[in-house]
Amino acid sequence: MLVKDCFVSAPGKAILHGEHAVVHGKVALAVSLNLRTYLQLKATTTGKVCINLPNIDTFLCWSLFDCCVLLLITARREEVKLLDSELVRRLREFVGVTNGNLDTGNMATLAFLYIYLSLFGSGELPSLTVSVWSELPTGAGLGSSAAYSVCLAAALLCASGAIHTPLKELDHTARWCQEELELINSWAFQGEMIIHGNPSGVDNAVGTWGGMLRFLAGKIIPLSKVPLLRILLTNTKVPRSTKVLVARVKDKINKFPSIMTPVLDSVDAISCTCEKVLSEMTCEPITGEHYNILEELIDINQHHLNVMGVGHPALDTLCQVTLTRGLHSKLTGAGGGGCGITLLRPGTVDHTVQDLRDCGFDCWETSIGGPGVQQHSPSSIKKEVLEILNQY
Ligand SMILES: Nc1ncnc2c1ncn2[C@@H]1O[C@H](COP(=O)(O)OP(=O)(O)OP(=O)(O)O)[C@@H](O)[C@H]1O
Ligand SMILES: C[C@@](O)(CCO)CC(=O)[O-]
Ligand SMILES: [Mg+2]
Repeated sequence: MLVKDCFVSAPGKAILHGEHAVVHGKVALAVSLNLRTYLQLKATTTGKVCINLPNIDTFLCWSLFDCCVLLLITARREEVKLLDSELVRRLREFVGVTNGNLDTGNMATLAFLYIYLSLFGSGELPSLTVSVWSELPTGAGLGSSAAYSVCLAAALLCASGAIHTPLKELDHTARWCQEELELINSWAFQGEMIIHGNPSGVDNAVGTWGGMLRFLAGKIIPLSKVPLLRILLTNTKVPRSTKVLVARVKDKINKFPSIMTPVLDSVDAISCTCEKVLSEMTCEPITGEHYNILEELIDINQHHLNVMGVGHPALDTLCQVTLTRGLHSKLTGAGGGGCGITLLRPGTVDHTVQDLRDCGFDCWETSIGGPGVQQHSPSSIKKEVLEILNQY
């Protein structure tokens, strides 16, 4: 079976408010970033399926014959709400994961093989190579796992013929229709389940649709009218795993339900208040008071996240350093290290970036609200990204 080659990309995300609480049915507000993950799928005639994941130093190939053994127990799955636990168990054995402690490469490999085998399960397995390169830091709170899963889902669904390849001749980029985006999103969620354990689905929703979203219990509402916010992203470079942190918060809620439930409710109210203020900022003149409220919400939420047990001394440093310049920060994503966001007021002359770099952090101002998953013509991909992907 020969499949069509394709290039796709999906954005990372920043959560303004609602990380962790969203896993427990509360509102989250999230935005896409201008940092993306790119995937190239190439049809081959080697009788192998290969992945090249240079960001995480993982380069693997399997013969289609070996993969077929796994297929004996796998039927093509149309139902994608739950993971096929038997397939996951077999894949863990196949990949050589014996304990529950999944490392970076194993999780990415399992997510790929799971989607590949599920989508091609009932037919002939195609010989292909998938190469992925991301501008996002891996495992730092900016949705790298979701951007990876969204790219895998889009490219493999296209290759399987389950969705069409939207790019027409002379197009640079193209997107899918709503129904196809929903299918991409649901398969990306499967990838997230493998990588995260218990994802809310907010990260893959942003990777799929882009823009700013309100997310509540699987329901995705795009926010079309949002003010132009300037956000500084800081990577403390402290490694952490979303899966571990999500499990930690769950344990805490189980241990102290009456203490933790009001915290989650308060985060929910913060997201709703933030949404209201953002909406006001689009229909009335923006004042200092709008920014005062947004900053207070950031501070309160950062305290709540510390209460949930997902803070880190490096994130405390980020908050203190920015506060000495009058700016307010909170962690974003799963916390425990990784990245934080700082709200910049318009016209701020920023010495903060140097202060943060002096702490050993990476720091960059980002533009938010970029497009969701896209198919690309090779000429629309940045030269440096194309050079990396073309090595494989
Ligand atoms: N470019 C990539 N190539 C291959 N695998 C990747 C890539 N980016 C992310 N991953 C997979 O995702 C995992 C990191 O996911 P994790 O959810 O812990 O962090 P994150 O998604 O960056 O942060 P958050 O979920 O808090 O936004 C990696 O261990 C790896 O398995
Ligand atoms: C921590 C979390 O809320 C956000 C990770 O970006 C997990 C999730 O929603 O799946
Ligand atoms: Mg993730």
